[in-house]
Amino acid sequence: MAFVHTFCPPFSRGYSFPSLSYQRSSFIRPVLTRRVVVRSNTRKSNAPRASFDYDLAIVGAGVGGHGAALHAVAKGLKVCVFEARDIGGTCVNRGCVPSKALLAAAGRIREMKDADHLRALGISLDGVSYDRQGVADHANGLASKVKGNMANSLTALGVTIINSRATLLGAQIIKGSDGKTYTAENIILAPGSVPFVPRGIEIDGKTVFTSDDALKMEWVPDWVAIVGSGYIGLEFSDVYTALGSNVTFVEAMPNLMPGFDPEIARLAQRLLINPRPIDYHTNVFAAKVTPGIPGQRPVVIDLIDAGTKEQVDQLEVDAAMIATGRAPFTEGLGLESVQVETQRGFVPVDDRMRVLDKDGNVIDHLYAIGDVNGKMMLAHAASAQGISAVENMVGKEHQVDHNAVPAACFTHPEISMVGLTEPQAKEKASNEGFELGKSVGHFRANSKALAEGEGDGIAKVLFNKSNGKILGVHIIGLHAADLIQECSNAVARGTTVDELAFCVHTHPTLSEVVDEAIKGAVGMAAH
Ligand SMILES: Cc1cc2nc3c(=O)[nH]c(=O)nc-3n(C[C@H](O)[C@H](O)[C@H](O)COP(=O)(O)OP(=O)(O)OC[C@H]3O[C@@H](n4cnc5c(N)ncnc54)[C@H](O)[C@@H]3O)c2cc1C
Ligand SMILES: NC(=O)c1ccc[n+]([C@@H]2O[C@H](COP(=O)([O-])OP(=O)(O)OC[C@H]3O[C@@H](n4cnc5c(N)ncnc54)[C@H](O)[C@@H]3O)[C@@H](O)[C@H]2O)c1
Repeated sequence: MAFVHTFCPPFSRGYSFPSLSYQRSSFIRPVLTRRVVVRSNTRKSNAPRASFDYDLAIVGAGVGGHGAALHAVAKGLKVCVFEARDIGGTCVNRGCVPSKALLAAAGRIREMKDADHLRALGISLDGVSYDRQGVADHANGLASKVKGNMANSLTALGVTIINSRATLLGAQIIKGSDGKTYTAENIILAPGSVPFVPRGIEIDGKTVFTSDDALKMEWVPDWVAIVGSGYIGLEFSDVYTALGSNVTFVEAMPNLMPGFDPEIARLAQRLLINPRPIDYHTNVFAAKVTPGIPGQRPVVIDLIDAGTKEQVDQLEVDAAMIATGRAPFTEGLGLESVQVETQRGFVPVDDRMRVLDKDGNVIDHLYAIGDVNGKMMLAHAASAQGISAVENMVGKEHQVDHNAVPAACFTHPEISMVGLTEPQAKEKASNEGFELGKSVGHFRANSKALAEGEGDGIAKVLFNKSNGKILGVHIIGLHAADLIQECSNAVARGTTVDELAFCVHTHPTLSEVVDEAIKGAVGMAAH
């Protein structure tokens, strides 16, 4: 198997990065040439204004830093962004964007290989093949295109991009790896995260790899072990099995997909694991993983029991993908210069994204957003936190309601969620003394889903029976990632199930699955 990777991304215009749709409106704003003076909420009103190079310096041009930069420009700030590697950060270059491109190709291959499904629609195909390099080029080309568009959007708005690694010298001063010193009235740290690789696992980037290398899709192993059945593991199992691999999951917790609502995880097991060439070992750690040589020597994985820590098995596979979470990236950031001590590696912040020092005090003018603060490792959360930090620094107190931030896993079918899981909602109901309501809508009863031949899945709404407020929604089924948005908005606004039930849904659409669940809840709400 050759590890050759030809990279020739097309570059074209068009900007379709979903979590940044808010900022798109900024493109039509005139570029600011004037430096607008704003009052920081931490500045004493009669204190003389010091002179800074920038109103705001942002460390890291990932989705978080980019979102903050565009919002700061809209607020009239003079902004610079330090980026040591690629504009767009993890999401665009090594995360959401290329993985969704792979999933898009994988989804089509899976559907076209499913003869029964096609026959039900009156279609037959002679056979399906794919070109691995073509699929890889689609993912890498898209990443490159979105990266270019993001850089253009920054420069078009007058944001200075400094291609340099930034180190804090204080809360308002940065040293770049270019040897220069920069001052800014406020600084946002948005340095993101990197794959977390447990001790004992040796990464060679070819037979034992993380998502960073898997996304390049340089080969499709016949048998790949995926260590970790969280978001990354699950999405890649969808890609690999569609492309023809056999998958073995290795999961430390007693069940697969432990981060999901348990009922949804059980359904996901029925839809995404059992019918596919996937087996699994749960309650075990991959304690030691030794790389192999394709065609000559297998990758060897020692499994130890999560409880006893005794070795229980040894696997020999063609490849191992390590998807065991991500670690905040704070190397060389200079946190010691502002007396910040990380907590489990994360930069501590308050609800307004202000960095806290080792004694828990707010450090004026210094903010941290995105994966590095560990509040929610999602692209749209990073961007929302960046916008929130800017609001706070211009004197408008703001907090992100993380409970209303939706999440989705882009498997086929998709899984999405917002708010509490059922066990969490039960605990809240018992602590606060209210009765929990639960109502379910079914894809099998939805005309659009049936027309598509995709009747698997449910939408589950958890709500407070005494006031009708929604506590959590969990969906598994076709286009679940899009369907969750209505529920997220409802959680954010405190909309009750009765109010939502009066919202009219287009027929026939998948959104009626959520409507069915909401209407079912109305009869149960006692108010
Ligand atoms: C395979 C995969 C798939 C994913 N899919 C999704 C998805 O579908 N949806 C979703 O919401 N999330 C997804 N995520 C998570 C998402 O990518 C992250 O939550 C998001 O990228 C975090 O953004 P950020 O701005 O905090 O950090 P990052 O995107 O990591 O950006 C940080 C940037 O800072 C730069 N930097 C770091 N230190 C310095 C320094 N000292 N000086 C200068 N620059 C510095 C880095 O080079 C980097 O470019 C996925 C992640 C992975 C790995
Ligand atoms: N669609 C999306 O929004 C999306 C997609 C991919 C990644 N992400 C983000 O990226 C982050 C990282 O994703 P991830 O899937 O790596 O992490 P995760 O935290 O979702 O899952 C990691 C899994 O690995 C298991 N694990 C940890 N150490 C292990 C070991 N030694 N042996 C066996 N199992 C072990 C954990 O029990 C857990 O189930 C997530 O926080 C997620 O928010 C989001």
